[in-house]
Amino acid sequence: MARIELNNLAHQYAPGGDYALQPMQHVWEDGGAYALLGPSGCGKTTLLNIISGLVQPSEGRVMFGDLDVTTLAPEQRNIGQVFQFPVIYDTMSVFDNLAFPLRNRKHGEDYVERRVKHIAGMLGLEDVLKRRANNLTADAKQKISLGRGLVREDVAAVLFDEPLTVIDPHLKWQLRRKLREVHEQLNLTLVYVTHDQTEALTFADKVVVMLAGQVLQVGTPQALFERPEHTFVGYFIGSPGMNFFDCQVDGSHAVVDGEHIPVDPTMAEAARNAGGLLQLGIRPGLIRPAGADESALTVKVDKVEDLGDYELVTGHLGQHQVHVRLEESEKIGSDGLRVVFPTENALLYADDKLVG
Ligand SMILES: Nc1ncnc2c1ncn2[C@@H]1O[C@H](COP(=O)(O)OP(=O)(O)OP(=O)(O)O)[C@@H](O)[C@H]1O
Repeated sequence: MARIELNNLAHQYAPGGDYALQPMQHVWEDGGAYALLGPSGCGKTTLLNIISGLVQPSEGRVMFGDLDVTTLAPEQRNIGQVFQFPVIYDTMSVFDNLAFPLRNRKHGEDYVERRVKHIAGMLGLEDVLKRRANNLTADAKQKISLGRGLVREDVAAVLFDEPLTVIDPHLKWQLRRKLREVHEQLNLTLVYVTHDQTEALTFADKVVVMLAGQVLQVGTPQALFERPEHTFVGYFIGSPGMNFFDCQVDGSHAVVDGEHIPVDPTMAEAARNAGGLLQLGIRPGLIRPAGADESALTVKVDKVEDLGDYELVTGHLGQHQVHVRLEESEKIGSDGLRVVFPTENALLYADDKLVG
């Protein structure tokens, strides 16, 4: 295993063309479980293929520990890789498929047997080890692919490119949990590419959020939720995403459509200094109903959806659409819903970047 460092990395597929990856500096710590999350076309696969050696970056270096691997071929890099669709040998047994990467590295048969059984046990493949792979379901075949990616102990990292795409929805959840357990047991560096926030947030210790070839934020699921450093992170993570309101800042208040909303004074000062397009951001679940005697904002309610544990209110605050998560909808009065934006939950953004 190794710490993987991307030094001033950038990539253009054609010289002079658009950057598929904007210049970046990034470290994948040894033994970390990372998710690479972003919408289609943001550069996730390009970044993964640069780490594995399938693509050579047009700029910058890739370091595995102290070793510069930028120009090394994939087979010289010690990487396990699992793709969207199963990559297995149909005519071989499940055992031989799992053993293949180990026999390739000339490991003795005692070790191969022990290791294959260990991995098969973790993935629930022990009962089919003797079966030919071609007779198995798509789910089982993808489990074999996962096993082949995880079977070697000496890899620098294992890279997963949307590995659960072909998996039946009810099994997806189970396999995500399984991969987390595998990570805890094997202590490998794992990088998991997905455009699905639930997959990213349940799998990873740290999530790397990308947009248009740029890394916008690297953080724990909690940090991405509580302090999105970019409006896109706030909008992309959470269901629904964060509310954003164009605003001005007056003293220690954000002014939204003439309403004065108290914000953290240090943040207000930073926003005034930053200038540009200012926005106030707050999560739907962090807005709270106002007490009877409290000064409040009034949300005009358009729709209330019962989502089991909570109710989701969609409404308007002045010109702006707003979502509020409510425990009890009886708080909605005839004029609308009276709410407070707690100061500690109201964040300010200047030109899409968190200030302060
Ligand atoms: N071989 C290629 N040649 C030219 N451009 C490419 C090539 N592969 C990807 N691109 C472009 O690079 C950008 C990033 O693509 P990439 O596949 O890395 O994104 P992604 O986030 O993995 O998307 P998806 O989730 O759809 O797989 C896109 O604009 C894409 O069109």
